Amino acid sequence: FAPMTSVPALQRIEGRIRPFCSTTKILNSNDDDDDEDNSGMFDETENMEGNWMKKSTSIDFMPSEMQNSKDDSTYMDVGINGKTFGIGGLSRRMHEAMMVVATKQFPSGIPEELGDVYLLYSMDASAKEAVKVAMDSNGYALNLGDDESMQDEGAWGQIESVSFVDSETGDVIKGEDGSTSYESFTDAIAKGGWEPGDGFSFVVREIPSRKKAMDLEALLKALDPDGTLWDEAKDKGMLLPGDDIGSLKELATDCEQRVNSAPREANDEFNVYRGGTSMGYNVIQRSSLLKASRNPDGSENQKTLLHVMDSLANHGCIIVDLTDEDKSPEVAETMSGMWGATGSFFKQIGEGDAASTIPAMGPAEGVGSSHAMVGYASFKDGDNQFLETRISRTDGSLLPKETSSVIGEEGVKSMVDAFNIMSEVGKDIVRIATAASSDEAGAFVTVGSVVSQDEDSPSIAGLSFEEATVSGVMDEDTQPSDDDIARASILASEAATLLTEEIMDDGKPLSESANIEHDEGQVSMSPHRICRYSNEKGSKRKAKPSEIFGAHTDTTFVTIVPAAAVSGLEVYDEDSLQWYRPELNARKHAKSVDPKGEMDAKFPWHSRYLIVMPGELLQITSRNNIPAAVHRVVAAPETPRLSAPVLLRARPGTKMDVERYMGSLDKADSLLLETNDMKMEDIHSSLQ
Ligand SMILES: O=C(O)CCC(=O)C(=O)O
Ligand SMILES: [Fe+2]
Repeated sequence: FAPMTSVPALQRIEGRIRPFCSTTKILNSNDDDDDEDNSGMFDETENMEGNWMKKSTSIDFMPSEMQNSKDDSTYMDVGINGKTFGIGGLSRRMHEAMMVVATKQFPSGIPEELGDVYLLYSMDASAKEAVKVAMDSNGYALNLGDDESMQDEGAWGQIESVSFVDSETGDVIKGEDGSTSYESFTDAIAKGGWEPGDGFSFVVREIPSRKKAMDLEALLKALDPDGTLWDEAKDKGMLLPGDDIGSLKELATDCEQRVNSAPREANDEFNVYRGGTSMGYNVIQRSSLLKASRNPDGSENQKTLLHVMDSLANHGCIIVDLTDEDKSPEVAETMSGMWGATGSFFKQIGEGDAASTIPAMGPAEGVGSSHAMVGYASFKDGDNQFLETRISRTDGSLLPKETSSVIGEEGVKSMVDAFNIMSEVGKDIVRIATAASSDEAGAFVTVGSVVSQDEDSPSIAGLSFEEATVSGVMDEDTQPSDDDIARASILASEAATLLTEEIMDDGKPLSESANIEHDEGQVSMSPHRICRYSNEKGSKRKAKPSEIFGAHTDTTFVTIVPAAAVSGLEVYDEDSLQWYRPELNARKHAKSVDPKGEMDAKFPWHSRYLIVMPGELLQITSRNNIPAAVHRVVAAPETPRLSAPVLLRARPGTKMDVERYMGSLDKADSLLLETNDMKMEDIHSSLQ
């Protein structure tokens, strides 16, 4: 997936630029309306004082090979002010250079009739240079193609409105014939008496142009030529384009910057971004995430891997259909039971019966860690209500134990079952994403790892790998074979599986067979949180949807949010740089698979879907391929939303062991190296 991973990196860099230079439209040139996108440092209106640039309106000579082109070719009109561009000085230097060459060519004197031609060349060439610079700083380039004649003077655009200016003041000066404006460079020379060194302004139309691939560093340089903004940003400890996220501290900064640069305003569900057409916005089937769906050799399935990576790296989440398009509805029935329990809980809270039964949010009994909280809490005058639950590792029961007196034993069972369903999905996704990233980094590649058993093998037949190395048949520089690479993919998946089993906390005791240090305590670090979000208090907010749980990233491997009946979870789409509501895509998918709502009798449509968002720990194990999702909850007045996220965190007392879970230290980035051998709870704490 190499091309894909370079995209989010670029997008994320753009996100990081925003906080300190948000004034220019040019940085938003990802906006879909391309026609509007020719502004930037230049004005769009034509006048002779400023510089301007816009798309040409009347093109009737477009070469046929360009007419159907799907690239970014276009035609531009540009106005250049001779004062800002120092055109006078440039034309003098150009003329002098031409004279040096001409003198060599005509030792006995330059023919008189060529004099004006050299003048025209130097005027035209300096104008062309100025236009190149102007276009370049607006993200465009001259598009003269391979046709040499297009390079000729006068052929790269239609010159008009040439006037002489004082290079110091920019004031228009009359030519020798008293005119203030000429139709062409030829006229300016012949009638106006232009000479090299004289400043001039001009308009040139219909310049063949093409949009350059965005080079953010070049843009930044254009916007911040002396580097003041850059230095200021550095002083503030900001991450800048080109900076690696090389430490836990920088990871925290990266997340904070991305959180801060996402807009605070909210749209209703009709106006919010609906996602694009790329694979990563599609719902994935539960079964394709299972280890059983890997390739026969045990490497990850390429199609699943691309889907997972596109979703997580570029769009902030992946939407999972638990039923495989209704082929296995039982799981959705369990989820439906959990939704029933959640509804029942908040109904009783609302009626005032339950609040006194359930302990207030506090550290779970018998656990030292202040991270392991359980209990009920209410914020914002009750607009935000939470019950934090956790699984007891000793007996698999749900904490706080008083929950059963509100939702009953059945209700509790459905919550525990739902937790298990969700955490298994979360583990599969972490396996795939981590394996894909290790594999891409080549972290398990060992040259010569697979020695052919084939008697006929010509190169190293009869030698073991060690013998081959010792005898110099192979050396370090040898390229890995296809077999070496295939083996690495299998190992990457195996190691990532181990990671999900050992250092992710699924609420169960660590397997006996895991031969690692651990001190996991009696309570799961991964909470199952049931929530009610409303927008009823605070009369000012009433008119429209607004943030009720502000933008943040989670210190988790993944956060799993079961799609709710009422939409409201928003993830910040790193690709389009807009808020995006995955619950709407889940709803659309449900409509397409079950248009008549025939399954509704068994379970509500939304209990089929999970939304899985990457957290900060996955950003680490994916080697920064996957940024932790910036997300928030938006609530509309009068439509409370119930929610039941699971936050999958790390098992206490276990250690990050890069070689065990992610392969060679030689291939590890500096963030991975920093975390290597750290206790998972220390990594967690340092990200708070
Ligand atoms: O409830 C939700 O939809 C999301 C909650 C969330 O982001 C969190 O609890 O960290
Ligand atoms: Fe969250």
